Amino acid sequence: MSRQPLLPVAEALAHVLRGATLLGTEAVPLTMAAGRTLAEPITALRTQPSFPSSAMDGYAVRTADAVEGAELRLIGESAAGHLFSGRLEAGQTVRIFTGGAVPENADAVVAQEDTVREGDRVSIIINAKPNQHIRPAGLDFRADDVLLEAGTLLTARSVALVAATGRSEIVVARRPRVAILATGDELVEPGEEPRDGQINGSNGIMLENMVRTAGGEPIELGIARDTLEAIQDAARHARDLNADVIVTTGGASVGDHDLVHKALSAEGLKLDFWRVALRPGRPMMAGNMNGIRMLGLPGNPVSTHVCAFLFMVPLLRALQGRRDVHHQLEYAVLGTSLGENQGRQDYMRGKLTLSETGVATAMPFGRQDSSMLRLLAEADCLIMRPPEDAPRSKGDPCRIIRLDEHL
Ligand SMILES: Nc1nc2c(c(=O)[nH]1)N[C@H]1C(S)=C(S)[C@@H](COP(=O)(O)OP(=O)(O)OC[C@H]3O[C@@H](n4cnc5c(N)ncnc54)[C@H](O)[C@@H]3O)O[C@H]1N2
Ligand code: MOO
Repeated sequence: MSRQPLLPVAEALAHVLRGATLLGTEAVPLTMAAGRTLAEPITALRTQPSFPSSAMDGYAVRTADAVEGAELRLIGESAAGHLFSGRLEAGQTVRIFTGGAVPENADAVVAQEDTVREGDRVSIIINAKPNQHIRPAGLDFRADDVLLEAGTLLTARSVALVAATGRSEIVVARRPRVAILATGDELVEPGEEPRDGQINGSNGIMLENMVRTAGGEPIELGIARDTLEAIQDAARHARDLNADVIVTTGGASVGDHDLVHKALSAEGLKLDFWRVALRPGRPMMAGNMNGIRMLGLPGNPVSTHVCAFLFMVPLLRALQGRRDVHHQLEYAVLGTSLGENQGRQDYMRGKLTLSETGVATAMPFGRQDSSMLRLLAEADCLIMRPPEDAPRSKGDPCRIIRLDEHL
């Protein structure tokens, strides 16, 4: 490999994200919306609750009447979905259930545990306080409130909020179409029997799952052999299938069989960068192939994951108009001492533990070989060390990125 200076990670990411904005929108039913990105703000169409309602099963009262020892006369019932149409006069009470509208003139609800009932007589055991157990109109939201902003990642919780506004559909970002190509003569599909020198490919599967988790639509291009024709065929296939992004894995380095750059250049690839000051993942490349964004990831499985996590996931978020495109860096303390870092930004795989006082300790795994999928699967964080970082002691602060439970 030539000794050219490597591109800093932040600059490489800026290249990858340049011009990456919302690709398009589509309406989806609410039942399918979690994990998608909201494409337009959600404004409350009405006030919720639209009427003061009870938070308890009990009795609606006027606080002036509902003092300890008082006996009130029951004049009706208000249940969720069934209004009591009258109004409360002195000495009266209305049976009320959770969610029922508070009748006119009532200003408190007494929980039924704090009463004794005999026929239509209700005795109060404890003084009622004004407004107790009453949810005022607009407690949750008011008409015209902006409840969710465009670019929000939808969760089951936020979709429920949308449902509460009265909508049955929601406009979300269209899924970026991501063609995934594994390259290598040594690869056979999962489930196939590897012969001498062969292995079961795993990067393609990993990338497909990562694409889906990040809101994209994976397009499986399968495995290309280490020939220019095979890789070029796959690139043409990606174009025919209207891919927005093509992600390759393997063939990114300097070996005689590392052909991705050459093959895709013949299909119009213009490279933005090749080789990043990153460990693992130095041979990473990115560019544009006639309008299709291209990420060329190294083949070592951990390098593939770290590069996809650091570059592909933010890119897919940006292409869905997400407000939060970047991974969040958090602080933890180191669980072990570490020697000086070399010239690349390091992303060490490790485990987080929480002390009894809530301090997060990050323990890097003892081996950081970029072929080790087992440790990658076990990791729950990446411990980030900038280039040339000084030696660190156990207990020193460090920066980490949590690995999302689905990534
Ligand atoms: N002389 C140099 N050699 C290497 C350098 C270098 O700078 N100079 N860089 C090393 C680094 S760092 C990495 S990472 C690898 C990346 O190389 P490639 O992208 O060309 O990857 P391959 O050679 O195709 O494969 C590497 C390794 O990964 C396995 N692999 C590939 N694809 C898959 C897949 N789909 N599923 C599972 N495993 C896969 C492959 O069998 C190899 O073992 O280059 C270093 N070499
Ligand atoms: O940096 Mo390579 O990506 O060591 O595995």
